[in-house]
Amino acid sequence: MAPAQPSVCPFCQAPLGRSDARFCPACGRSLPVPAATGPSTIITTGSATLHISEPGVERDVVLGVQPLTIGRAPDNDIVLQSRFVSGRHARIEPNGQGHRIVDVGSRNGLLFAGQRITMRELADGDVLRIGDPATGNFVSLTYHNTALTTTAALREVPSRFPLDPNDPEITIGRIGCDIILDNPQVSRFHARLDRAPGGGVLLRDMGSTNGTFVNGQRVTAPVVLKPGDVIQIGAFKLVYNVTSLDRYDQRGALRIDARNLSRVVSRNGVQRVILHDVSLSIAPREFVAIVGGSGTGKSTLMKALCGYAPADQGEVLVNGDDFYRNFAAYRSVLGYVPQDDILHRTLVVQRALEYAARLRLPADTTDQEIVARIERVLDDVEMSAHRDKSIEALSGGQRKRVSIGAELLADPSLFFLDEPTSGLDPGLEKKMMYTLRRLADSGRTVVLVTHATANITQCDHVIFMAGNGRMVFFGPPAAALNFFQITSGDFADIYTKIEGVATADHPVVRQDLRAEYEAWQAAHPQAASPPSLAELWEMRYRQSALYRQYVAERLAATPAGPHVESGQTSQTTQRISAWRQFGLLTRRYLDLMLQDRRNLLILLLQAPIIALLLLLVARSDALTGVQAQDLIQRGEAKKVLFMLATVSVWFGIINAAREITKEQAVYRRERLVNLQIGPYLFSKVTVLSLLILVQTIVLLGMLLFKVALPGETGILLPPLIETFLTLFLSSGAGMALGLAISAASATPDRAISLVPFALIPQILFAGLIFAIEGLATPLSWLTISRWSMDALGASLDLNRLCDLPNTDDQGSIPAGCTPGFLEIEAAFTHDPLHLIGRWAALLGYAGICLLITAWLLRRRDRVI
Ligand SMILES: Nc1ncnc2c1ncn2[C@@H]1O[C@H](COP(=O)(O)OP(=O)(O)OP(=O)(O)O)[C@@H](O)[C@H]1O
Repeated sequence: MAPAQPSVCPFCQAPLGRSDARFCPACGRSLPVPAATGPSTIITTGSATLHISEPGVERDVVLGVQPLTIGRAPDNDIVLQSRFVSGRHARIEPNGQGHRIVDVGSRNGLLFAGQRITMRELADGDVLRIGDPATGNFVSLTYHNTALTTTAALREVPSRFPLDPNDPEITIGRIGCDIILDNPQVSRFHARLDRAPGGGVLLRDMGSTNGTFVNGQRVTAPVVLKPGDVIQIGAFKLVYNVTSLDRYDQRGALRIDARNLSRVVSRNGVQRVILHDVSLSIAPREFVAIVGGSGTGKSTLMKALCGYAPADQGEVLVNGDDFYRNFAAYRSVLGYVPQDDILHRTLVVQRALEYAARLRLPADTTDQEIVARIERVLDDVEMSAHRDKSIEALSGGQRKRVSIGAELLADPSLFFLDEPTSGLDPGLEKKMMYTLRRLADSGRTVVLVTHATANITQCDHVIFMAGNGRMVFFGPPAAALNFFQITSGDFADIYTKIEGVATADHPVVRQDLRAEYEAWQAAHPQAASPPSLAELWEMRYRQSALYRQYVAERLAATPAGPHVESGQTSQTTQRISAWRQFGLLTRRYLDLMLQDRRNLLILLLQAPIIALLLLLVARSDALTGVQAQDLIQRGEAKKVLFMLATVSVWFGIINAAREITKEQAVYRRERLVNLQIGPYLFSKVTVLSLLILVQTIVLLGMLLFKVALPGETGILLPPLIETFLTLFLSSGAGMALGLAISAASATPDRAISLVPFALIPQILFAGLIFAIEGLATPLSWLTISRWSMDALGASLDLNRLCDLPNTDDQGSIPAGCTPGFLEIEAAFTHDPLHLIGRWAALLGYAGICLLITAWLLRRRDRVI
């Protein structure tokens, strides 16, 4: 007789309601097909064991037909030593050919797939954990029963959607569609299947955020499906079989196979191998640490595995699909936490996650869905209590958790982290590893780079890197101690054994690697230099049973499920409305600026303070000459205009010079997701323009308290408006120059150091301090202040000041003045074309600087 469908979902434990349910109503996953109807559950008799892994102790308990109690009290059948296990914690009881585990009212509960459960029908390979959230310690209970299939195999059973030829259309999406793909990366109405006019089925993408892919290619126009075509939407694959569409849910089921990965870089014409022929295989839901000394290629390997810096040679397969060629299709299931924080520190946690969610999730995600998603990820990273704190008020470990939370918003199935534990104290480091362990258990393949080895026992596998990107070990952490013959039990001792040059009398060669050393000598009789220890360990590992078991045999096994045979590299970036991004980024930037009150205050105080100082020294008739007493009248006017022009340029440059470089970690991460350069740059331009608008109004407004403008000199508009426009455009050009400086600088400090190089030419070539002649003339075209001075002088008609009396009250020429001083200057020609030309030059200057900034930002894409 076929066994009945379990009453709860084996994935999320939600009640199923119907005994014949094919999908879980809560998580939407397809349920295992009962034995009598599906080929995947084969019931035979076999022995069942529970592998118990407590800190420092590993053991197996044979499970028979008697129920067994688990707990800390000594009268339990299975006694666990850890303090966080309750006296009476759980019971494991036989159930047909298998077993079920029941929580009997424990304090810390039983975790399965990262979620607390009260009861579970066990499947072969199930891992349950009893954890202590306070310390990050946990006990693992792994159930093995050869009589049952694995949960992974069960998940390979697709759910089949019949395609009725009379059905005009079938909708696919997150909510309310015929085929529901319940995942945050899927748009509400993502894609549609129609009957093609000449027969067959037509697939259209409905403007989704993360895209629809057929055989690895993004759908940009309707595609007529061929039998066997694989449609990819987020972590789901739908295989078209003419009469049906088979849905494969790959969440929690993504496997990574890497074959012969190598990377060579060249610097100053010298080539250097930084990743050396690395092969490995990571199963779904595994938690893998890449460890090793500094510069041994840990980050290089991780970036090769996650596709952000692909290897030059070799291939990475995700569930059998060529990852590099199908990168665009898999991008949405990828989470990547770099070393630096990827959220702005001045925002509060909730707000920062809201912006991250709006940038990453489909545009049609509702506010309620975003709130629920944030709630969920804060819970996952245990940061719910800190949601209202500013990120800068959090500890290093808490900040890292929030960064992880931001990545979890899109529910990635592949999760990569670069040194998430760096800078954390040992207690926090352990808790972080526990959090990552839970994330892996809850359906993610997690790979992290770490220097810390104290807690790598929490991982399923550890990769040791040594030398120039050589993988010297891949396997369970406990086996590493044995492989490297470490008796102290301290993983850190492995480091000292794998780094250095291997000479015949090296203690490690003498004790551990004699055979490999001799084999190497025999293979390289002419070698001028000895091998590295890393090379010898690599040789030893490749010949070991561990390599066969954890690399060769795994790589030989074909991953289940449909494969995408993509012939072309698909690098299409995600299509997301540029306007929407611009709106979001502008709002966020404005928010950031308003939150950083101290900096905003300094920026806003610049204008009034400089204006006040100017008022102290400027003559009230400097621009009008009404009360002119001497021939240096125009000199006075030029001084005021020079100050206005250079101060405006200064405002623009200084406001912008740090704005890109200070958030480059956030920018880089968002760029890898879907950030577009245009909206990003224009969000900066928009908000900074508001700032310079205020500064220009304050500067000019305060100046007018004392210095009068001539009444009727304007060329096209009143002189006040023309002067304002010129100053605003000058500040705008300065801002664009500042953004270019920011994009070119590696750090905010370097950007500030570059500012004088931009400012001093503005002073030298403005035409006030020095006469602009010879080579200085073309150089002056490269400065903003020169165009600004010209425009101001033209608007205010400085040449008009020549008409003022050339003599003083007594009719004599004042000392130090020559009549030649008052010659007409072509730069101040009072003519509409002249003024418009200068404004166009300022606009053009800003445009060119912004193009350079965009180019510099694009160049940053290559460096990750
Ligand atoms: N794009 C690149 N161009 C040139 N050299 C590079 C590049 N990327 C990495 N390297 C070099 O390759 C080596 C390995 O770098 P990688 O960042 O992978 O090391 P790591 O083990 O992660 O080091 P750490 O622990 O110090 O972060 C280093 O010597 C590094 O300088």
